[in-house]
Parts: sequence; structure tokens; C-alpha cells
Amino acid sequence: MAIYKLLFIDFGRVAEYISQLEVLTCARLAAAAAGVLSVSYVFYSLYLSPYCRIPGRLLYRLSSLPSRLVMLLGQLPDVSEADYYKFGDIFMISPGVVILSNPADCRAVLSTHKFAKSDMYKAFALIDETMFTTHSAELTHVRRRQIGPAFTPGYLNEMEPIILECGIHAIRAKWDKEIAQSATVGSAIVNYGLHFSMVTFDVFGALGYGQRFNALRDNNTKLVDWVNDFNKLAIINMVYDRVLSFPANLLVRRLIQSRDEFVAFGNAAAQYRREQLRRGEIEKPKDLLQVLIDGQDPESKVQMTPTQVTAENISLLVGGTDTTSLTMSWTLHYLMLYPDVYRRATEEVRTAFPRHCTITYAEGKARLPYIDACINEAMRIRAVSGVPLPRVVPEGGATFQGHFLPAGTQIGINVAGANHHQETWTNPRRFMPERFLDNEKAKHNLLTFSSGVRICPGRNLAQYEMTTILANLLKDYDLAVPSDSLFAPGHLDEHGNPVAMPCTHCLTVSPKYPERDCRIIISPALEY
Ligand code: HEM
Repeated sequence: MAIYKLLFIDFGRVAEYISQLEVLTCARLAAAAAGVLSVSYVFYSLYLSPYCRIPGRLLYRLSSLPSRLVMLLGQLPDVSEADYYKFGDIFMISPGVVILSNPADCRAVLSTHKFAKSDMYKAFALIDETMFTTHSAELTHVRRRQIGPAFTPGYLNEMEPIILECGIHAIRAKWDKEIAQSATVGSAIVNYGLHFSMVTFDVFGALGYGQRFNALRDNNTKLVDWVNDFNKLAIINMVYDRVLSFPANLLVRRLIQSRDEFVAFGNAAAQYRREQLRRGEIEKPKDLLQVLIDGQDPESKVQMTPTQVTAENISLLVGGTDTTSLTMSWTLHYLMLYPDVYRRATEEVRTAFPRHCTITYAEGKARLPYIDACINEAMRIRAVSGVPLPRVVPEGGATFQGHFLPAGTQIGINVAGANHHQETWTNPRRFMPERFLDNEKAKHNLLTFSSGVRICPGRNLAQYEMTTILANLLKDYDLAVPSDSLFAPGHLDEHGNPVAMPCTHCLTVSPKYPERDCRIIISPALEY
């Protein structure tokens, strides 16, 4: 029996009654009903919902629109950081979405597969499920066992000649050429943001595809364009998850075509490698592509299919290029804002190494603790992953900061908030690399690479690139901010710290105006 009969509602008579009412009266009734519903919703959200005692901006607690808008405008990193300072360890950013900023809480969530990644990650599974997109603990384990060997120190040492060739050697060649061709004798202005981006793509192109793209030298942006298109498609897929099906796919035809070309390129690179090896034309190279092809889970003995190889390769490329280059950009930016830090970093490297040499990762790690601390401090103060990492509360719910969160609540791990946590970091708004010197606890509290079961598997590769590039550049070049730069040491904020260039966020936290703000004057360091 229909429910309305149970409730003794005769809809025929209701309709007849409504038809007899004047239009104006109907409108008034509708408005009154909408008003009552709205007031009830606000009342429920603020006083009755399970989240009603959790602080947060009023509008954010009532609707998901403000946080979506903030995200669209690229302001999420600033808002996540500012709201941490305003509301503390726990706050709401959207109905049913709670942000955690206490490093211990964040680590507790990230330490277990029980708090699974949210559905948002599915948007990136544009080819196949990958280590990055999967919810499955089992697949995560398998993939980490298959791909993980690429990021061990032993294997990274084997890959280091390529990292140096496509990284620091390529930048040196570029910068020397810029200086030689500059109208100003002995110096040039370059855009480090652009150059760091190009080299990380070149390093990955060589390691993941066995090819030299020479993005930095020849401005070949093929790989960069594919990744940008891939990211755009993933973001649209996040907003509208049927975009890959007819008819919506017609609107993103170009992006789908670009993805298909990218996949075909990846498949062909792997196939070519297999054939070269089968014909005995080459020795087995030591690179990422080879690990992806060979990678076998020691437990299940499972290897990846060709599609999985290509999907994981793209996922590593997407996850590992901008993150690394942007971290280098923020590091250099902060060094320019804090002249004492810059001086100490250059003194350290120029005391430890002769003028004409290339510092390897192992040498840098062993003898350049201050530069290592500068990179860590840049990763803390401006984490390129500084937006909440979404996870879901499991069955049974969970309690954080005295608030019970029911199952299904979405948690955002506020990397920016945790990295500014005032009880964890002294004077968190200030760039102070020395806080990382001889301080394993500080490194443990740094959440920029995430933590726990889904911690960034590529962090060691990123460290190889960042240390070798930054240490060698600080050794070989004198760097200075152009006189027309808006962001210089003397330009202080209300807390007495140099104002950093503004940032924006798409998938990573990047300078908002890189053409304007990432310019730097370079000149060869004097012989010493
Ligand atoms: C400074 C550079 C980097 C930073 C700051 C960084 C940061 C992160 C963070 C925060 C996560 C967790 C994301 C989440 O849970 O939503 C992550 C995951 C990941 N990163 Fe990185 N990353 C960097 C470099 C790299 C590199 C070089 C690679 C590979 C070449 C890489 C590959 C990955 C992959 C595959 C994941 C997914 C892991 C999983 O979900 O199990 N990353 N990274």
C-alpha cells in the first residue's frame, strides 16, 4: 500500500484545493515552506548535527558552495592555513567535511588503510586504477612492492647519472648560455620557476620513457602539454564524473584525444624497450620504465599488464614533476627573501666543495645539512601539497579533539595547517631552516610527503633531484632578486616576516604569477 494512503492523504483533493487558491497565495505558501525548511536546515546544522560543536566559518558549515568556490579560485592553501590559525586543530570546511591540522591526528588517520582515500581520487583513474587512485589496501601493497624498488637508495644511485645529466647539467648549460647571450655583461635574468619545471619533466622523460625530450634546452613541451591536458581532464572528471561518456565527451574531445596520444606514446615506449631487450640490442637499463616493466610482487609473483605499466608511468609523472619543481621554486624564493639564510647556505656549499665539481646526492646529503634543512623548511612553510588530503571515516566513526565524527564523514588532512601547528613549530610563519638541524622529530612532523600507509613513494627521487640541483646552483652561481621585484627581504608583513609571493592551487601549490615573481639575476660565482 502506498505510503500516502497510510497517512490518509488524498492527493486528488489536495490538488483540487490548491487549484482553487490564488496564484499569489500559492507563492506565499511556497515561500513560507522554503523559509521554514531553510530555517530548520540552519538550525539543524548549527545546533543538532553531529558536527554542530566543531568550529568553522558560518557559511562553510551551511553549504559546500563557499569551499568549492575557494577551490575554484585556487585559494584553498591560503584558506586552509588561515583557518588553522583561526580555528585550531579541527574545523569544518563544508557540511560533513572536517579538517584536521594537529600533526598527531593527521598521522593517526594516515597511518592506516581504515581511513580510505575519498572518491575524489577516482577522477584520476583516466586509464586504469593506479597506486595513486586506488582505495584498495591490497592493490596499494602490491603496487608498492612492484614499483618501490625504483626508489631505493641503491637503484636511485644507479639512476643518478641520468638525474644529473637532465637536471643540474642541463640547467648549468642553460644558465651559462643565458649569461653569455645577455646584454648585461656577466649576468642574466632567468625564470627559475620555468626552468625547474622543464628539468623535472626532462628527468622524468628520460627515466620513465627512456627518451631525451630536452624541454629546457629546446623548449619541447610535448610531455608538459600531455600532463597539463591529463590534469585538466581529471579535474573536469572530478566535477562531472560522466564526462568520459557520450554526449559529454564531445565537449572534451581534444583532452580525450590528448590523453589517448599520451597513452599510445607510453605503450609504444614500453613496447620498444621490450623489443630492444628481446633482440639483445641493449643491456637492461636502470630506470623507472624498466622497473615498471619488470616489477614483480614477490608475494603474489604478479607483474603489471602493459596498460597498468602505462597508467602507473603517467601517474608517477603527474605526481612527481610539478611537486618537485615547485618545491625547488619555493626553496629558492625563500632563500632570496632571507639573505642571512642564503648567505649561510652558499657558505656551507662553497666551503664543503671545490668550485668546479658536481655534487652528487650522497655527497650533498652527507655534507650539506643546512641546505637540506632549507629544503625541508621550504616544504614546511609552503607545502606544494598544502591542501587537505581527503579521507573517509570508517564504520564505527572516530573521535578527534573530543569530537565524534560519524562513519562517512570526510576528513581533510590539512598539510598546511599541520606544518604551521603552533605547538609543534616555534614561530611557524618564519622561515627558519635551523629548526631542522639535528632534529629527527621535526622531520617526523613534516607532513609534506604525507605519512603512513599512503606516504609519497617517490620522495627519495624528489630529494635526489632537489638536492643535486639546488646545492650545485648555490655553489656555481650568485643569485639576487631583480630591483623591480615585488617580493624582497625588506618588504615585511604584519608579523615582521618578509612577504612571500602569492600562491595559487590547482593540484599543487604554485606561485600565482610565476612570470612576474620567479625572475632572478644569475651570475657565475667567483672562483674560490
Ligand atoms: C617534492 C616532491 C613531492 C611531494 C611534495 C609529494 C607529495 C605527495 C603527497 C602529499 C602524497 C599523498 C597524496 C594523497 O594522499 O593524496 C603523495 C603521493 C604520491 N606521490 Fe608524491 N610527492 C613528491 C614527489 C613525487 C615523485 C618524484 C613521485 C614519483 C616519481 C611521486 C609519486 C607519488 C605517488 C605515486 C603517490 C600516491 C601514493 C599512494 O597513494 O599510495 N611523488 N606525494
